[in-house]
Amino acid sequence: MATLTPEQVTAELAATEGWQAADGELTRVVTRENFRDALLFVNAVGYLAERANHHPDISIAWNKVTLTLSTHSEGGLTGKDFALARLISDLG
Ligand SMILES: C[C@H](O)[C@H](O)[C@H]1CNC2=NC(N)=NC(=O)C2=N1
Repeated sequence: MATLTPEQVTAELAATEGWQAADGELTRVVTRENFRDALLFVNAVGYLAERANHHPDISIAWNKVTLTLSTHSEGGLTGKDFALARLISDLG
């Protein structure tokens, strides 16, 4: 899957709530009540990632989860990143 053009990235972003694009990556920071809820959220993300065979970089800082999506094999953003981002956004 080829990387998206800047115009395609802009169009996809408009349909992908809560994510920011920069330097070939999509990023979203999610804040939960506490570490436990952050961990439960990350497990749901992990399920979606495994199902899609596409995996975000994930960091947890107590109740703050930072997700970064990029298609490593292509060296940038593809439709796979936006598709997974939207599934993650649907988790709420
Ligand atoms: C073999 C396997 O399909 C690949 O390694 C997948 C797995 N998950 C992946 N995740 C992401 N974000 N980028 C990839 O290029 C990628 N490649």
